[in-house]
Amino acid sequence: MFANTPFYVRAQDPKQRFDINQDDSGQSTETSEPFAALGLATFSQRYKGPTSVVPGGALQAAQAALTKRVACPDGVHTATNAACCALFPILDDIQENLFDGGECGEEVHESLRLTFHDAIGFSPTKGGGGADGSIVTFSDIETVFHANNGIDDIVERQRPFIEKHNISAGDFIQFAGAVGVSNCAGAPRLNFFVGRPTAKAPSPDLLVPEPFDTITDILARMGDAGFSPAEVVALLASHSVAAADHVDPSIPGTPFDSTPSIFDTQFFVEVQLRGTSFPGTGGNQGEVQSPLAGEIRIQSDHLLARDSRTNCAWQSFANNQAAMQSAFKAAMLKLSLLGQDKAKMIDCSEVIPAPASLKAGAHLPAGKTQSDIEQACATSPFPVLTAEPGPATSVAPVPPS
Ligand code: HEM
Ligand SMILES: [Ca+2]
Ligand SMILES: [Ca+2]
Ligand SMILES: [Mn+2]
Repeated sequence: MFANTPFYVRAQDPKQRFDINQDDSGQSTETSEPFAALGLATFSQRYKGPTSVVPGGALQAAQAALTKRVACPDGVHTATNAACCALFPILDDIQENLFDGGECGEEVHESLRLTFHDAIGFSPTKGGGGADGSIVTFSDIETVFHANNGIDDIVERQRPFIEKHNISAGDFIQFAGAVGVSNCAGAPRLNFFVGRPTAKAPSPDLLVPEPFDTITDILARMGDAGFSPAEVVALLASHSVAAADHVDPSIPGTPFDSTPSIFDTQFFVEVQLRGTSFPGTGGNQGEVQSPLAGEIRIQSDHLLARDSRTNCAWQSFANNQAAMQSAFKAAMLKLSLLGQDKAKMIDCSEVIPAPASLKAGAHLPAGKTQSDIEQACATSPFPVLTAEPGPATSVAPVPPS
């Protein structure tokens, strides 16, 4: 009905000040985002109150003045700040040529991991510039750190895009992570701020946590960078779209949960299941037994799900997609700004696409029962889940790029 006709959908409740704007290319954007800030899905899906639909032409000038939007030089997009316009061609380029046309596959997983490995190189006492792109700029130094094993692949995949577009390495890494995650159904729409200067120095070694570190060490390291134990657990929602190539090098691409291309809560469920076997050789540093054929579990995830400092936060996400989304979104924003001065940056979150949402909640993998859950949180029971029907779940590897 409204295709290719500019229009706005506006909440009638004056306290709900947001609009959906469809421009004449048929592209919809939402301005202001009280719901997105809560990690909920889009306005149109969440807002239940009355709305008015207003044709674009008449209101466009008033709307532009109200939201201070500028027209981008491409003649297609508008933005709250002209600095965001430059991101649209980068978005199109990486969706097509880095993420295989918008998949949630290997390059997205690696790009998300890279946001962490660049940003966590930050310590108030030991130095490091945080989310500054140092892992690309000083790749000869940082990619040889033990904890960065395998990160050189995505660093070199991203480098030509950074060189081609006028964007700093620090901005590109966080932008690619946020765009990449938007390809994973169930993900929150992450924020993106632009304006990270080029890194001045490499990160010191030993700031990136290892899967064989103790929980005390991991929480201390993450705490040094500014994260609470609950925020550490929230960040680990990333392992719902993840696979390991190097923990057991005989089986590259082995996922951490049964749904590595979906940003669901299965990771928090499946890590709580009793481990029964190794997917490959076993005996690898930082690996413990997993509950499913073809699935890998790292020791740090296993222990975080069971440690009294983190197990209730872990369990709280097991069947609560909205809570996981909102906590992950907030923690990722913090991660993406480590070492940076937010006041000097520009909020271009509107450029990040809205991920598809999920209908179904969490389940037990086929072949498992509630008694396979190793309940750890002392103050509340694990959510009751039903098992998928069919033969015992076996997880397929994530294909290489
Ligand atoms: C306690 C902290 C963490 C530890 C010990 C840890 C450890 C690991 C390990 C060992 C791997 C497998 C790498 C490989 O063999 O290819 C991995 C993969 C991954 N990690 Fe983490 N991680 C942590 C936190 C995070 C955080 C905070 C994020 C993002 C915000 C993240 C995102 C990822 C992703 C997306 C992958 C999958 C990469 C791929 O599939 O290629 N991790 N992590
Ligand atoms: Ca860095
Ligand atoms: Ca998943
Ligand atoms: Mn990988």
